[in-house]
Amino acid sequence: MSLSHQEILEHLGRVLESRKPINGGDPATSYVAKLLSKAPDAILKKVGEEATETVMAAKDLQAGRGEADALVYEVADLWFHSLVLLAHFDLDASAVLHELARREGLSGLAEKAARPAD
Ligand SMILES: N=c1c2ncn([C@@H]3O[C@H](COP(=O)(O)OP(=O)(O)OP(=O)(O)O)[C@@H](O)[C@H]3O)c2ncn1[C@@H]1O[C@H](COP(=O)(O)O)[C@@H](O)[C@H]1O
Repeated sequence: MSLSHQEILEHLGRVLESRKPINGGDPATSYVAKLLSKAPDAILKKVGEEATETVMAAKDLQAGRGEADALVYEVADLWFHSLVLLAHFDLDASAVLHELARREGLSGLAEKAARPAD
């Protein structure tokens, strides 16, 4: 049985929660627990690295040197580490999905034009 996209995010969110030091996550056996034990700096470093690797994969694809799969792989790494960051701050994917839903139909150009002047 395959999981829906929402179920995948919810399941991963529960796993990330279980890896927190307060919930007994063990850095010796869990990559996520290791990151969370050194949060937020270790997580921020990974988010930065994965963002850079995403840019490089996209540029490779644009230049005809890379595969679409490589870009998907890097974006998955970026999303994953962003979810670990959210978990550290007691947030999860649903908060981001709510924000995207709030923006639904609101043009980025219109939103920017409506911002108060500096
Ligand atoms: N989705 C992921 C996931 N995506 C990427 N990664 C890890 O993120 C790391 C990415 O690092 P890089 O690609 O930069 O590789 P690296 O240079 O070897 O990494 P570093 O040594 O620099 O940290 C790798 O260790 C990947 O295995 C993930 N690790 C875990 N998950 C999920 O989190 C769950 C819990 O994981 P554990 O806490 O390890 O049990 C797993 O069951 C998965 O569902």
